[in-house]
Amino acid sequence: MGGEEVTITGTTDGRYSEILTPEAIAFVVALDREFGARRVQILERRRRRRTTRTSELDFLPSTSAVREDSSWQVAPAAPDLTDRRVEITGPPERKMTINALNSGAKVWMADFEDATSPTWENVVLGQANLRDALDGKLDYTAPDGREYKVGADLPTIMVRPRGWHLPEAHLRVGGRPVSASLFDFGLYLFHCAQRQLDRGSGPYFYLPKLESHLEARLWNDVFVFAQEQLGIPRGTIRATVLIETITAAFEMDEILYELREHSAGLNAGRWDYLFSMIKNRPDVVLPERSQVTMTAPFMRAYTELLVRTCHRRGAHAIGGMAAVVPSRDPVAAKRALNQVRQDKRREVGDGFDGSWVAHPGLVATCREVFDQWLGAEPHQIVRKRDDVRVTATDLLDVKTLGVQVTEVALRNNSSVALRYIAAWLGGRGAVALGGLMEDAATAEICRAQLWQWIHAGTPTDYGVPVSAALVTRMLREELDVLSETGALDEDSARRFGQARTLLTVLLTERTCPEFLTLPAYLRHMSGGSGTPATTEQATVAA
Ligand SMILES: CC(=O)SCCNC(=O)CCNC(=O)[C@H](O)C(C)(C)COP(=O)(O)OP(=O)(O)OC[C@H]1O[C@@H](n2cnc3c(N)ncnc32)[C@H](O)[C@@H]1OP(=O)(O)O
Ligand SMILES: O=CC(=O)O
Ligand SMILES: [Mg+2]
Repeated sequence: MGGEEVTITGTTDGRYSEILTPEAIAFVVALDREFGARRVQILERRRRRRTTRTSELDFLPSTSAVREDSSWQVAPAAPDLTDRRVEITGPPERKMTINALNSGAKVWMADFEDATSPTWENVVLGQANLRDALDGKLDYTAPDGREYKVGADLPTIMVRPRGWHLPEAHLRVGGRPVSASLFDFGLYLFHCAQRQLDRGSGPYFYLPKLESHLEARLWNDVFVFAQEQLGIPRGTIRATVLIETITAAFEMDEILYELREHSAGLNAGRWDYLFSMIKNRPDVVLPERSQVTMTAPFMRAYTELLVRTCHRRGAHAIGGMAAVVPSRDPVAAKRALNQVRQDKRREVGDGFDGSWVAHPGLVATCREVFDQWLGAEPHQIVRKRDDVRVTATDLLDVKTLGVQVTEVALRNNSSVALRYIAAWLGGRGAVALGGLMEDAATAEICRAQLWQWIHAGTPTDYGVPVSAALVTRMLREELDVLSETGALDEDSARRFGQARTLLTVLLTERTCPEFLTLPAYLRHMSGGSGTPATTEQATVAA
């Protein structure tokens, strides 16, 4: 086992060599050797669990003792994770890293997940940017000559590695790709843990797309092992888990418990949560995404439970992303700011201790709202929200929403899914489309809704049910418009073609495919690890 050949199939020269040192690679490989098999078991367990009817989900009887025991708490927050009222997120692309660090937010989450297209360049040079930032060496000159430099006060940095489902195909052990989660986590920890400690901070993480407390246990074991290997005191690593799958919503206490010595609370990852609800509820058809707001009963139940659970355990509850981005048009910009203000007011009123923004232009609005409510207090964990009572039925109460699929909604979902996948294939993991921030989570919603409407034959407002043929026609029309207006050069035309093919496969499978990013990665980014015919095969290949 230990002697299996380690191969790197991506570029290793120049800046890449600063990150892909023999010692750093050995560390990632050690993590993968220690935990790779457990990751595979986790993925297998996810597959088995998908056969359970989601409408019958409940809190786990086997862990009731953890939920009922009111005596345990998570570790006290690290000093620079105590006040988290505004957190900005974004990919660790060089210019955006500088802009995020200068944004005035308390925390920057450097995102290798929803906001990053995992090209080899993005995942390795993203690590180089993080390291440069800590070394005070991060600067950038834009093609138009604008100069970028990081200011004096850095926000606290948290890093979101990719989820357990994704492989990193450019690093292989015995021919098998390593876990992308361990790759991103391992490289950051190896290069930046000591640098962060030296500046009085620490290695902090956001953990995405967990589906159960056993996945949190795996992360905790990874942390313990990694700290030992690097000679860092146990408990130095801190991690906020995103509650963004329906199964994890039933295990919030258990997730905090597993990670309690490393926990930095929970975050309401609302977009993936909605995606999870759509993909796991073939029995219920949801209306277009703009109508499923945070005040929908099942979304409200989930955020209320999240705040209550966190505060009961002494942990921070962090709010989600209002996906609007400010526009250059003053009227639209004002509307976007108002939407964000309303959203953040609801969150702070409900007890959240901080929240996310996707754009530097939204930092001030979020801060104002939290400043008004919190004043000089760094958080509101003292508000225990004992008034909240959330049952399994509340979490699953999706049926109260009426269904109305308009042609506009159908075209919008088709367009966003197509354009997002094409951008992702071109190396951009987040884009602004029609005034909204679109990333992997929001694009997953669009394509999962299309799948759901096709498979349910949902009626439209113009008389015909949604069908694969109808969506295929819309995708073709969308492409025709792009070509006729001269919007596509040769490269982007190729990517749009690939995006359309992939989307068509995703929409016509019998069960709703788990992720779009996995087959997209294996088909187009993994550098020759094969082209799975179906997304189910892609999941197995990972
Ligand atoms: C569901 C979830 O998981 S949410 C979390 C994951 N998603 C994200 O993090 C998305 C983050 N946001 C973004 O990537 C961007 O805001 C986008 C792609 C949506 C829009 O970016 P742009 O098209 O560049 O927007 P815009 O032109 O308004 O940007 C203005 C400036 O702000 C910068 N900027 C915009 N968003 C960010 C950000 N999140 N972090 C740092 N800088 C940013 C741009 O780089 C640009 O800089 P410049 O003026 O120096 O050139
Ligand atoms: O990661 C955040 C989400 O909303 O999804
Ligand atoms: Mg997410």
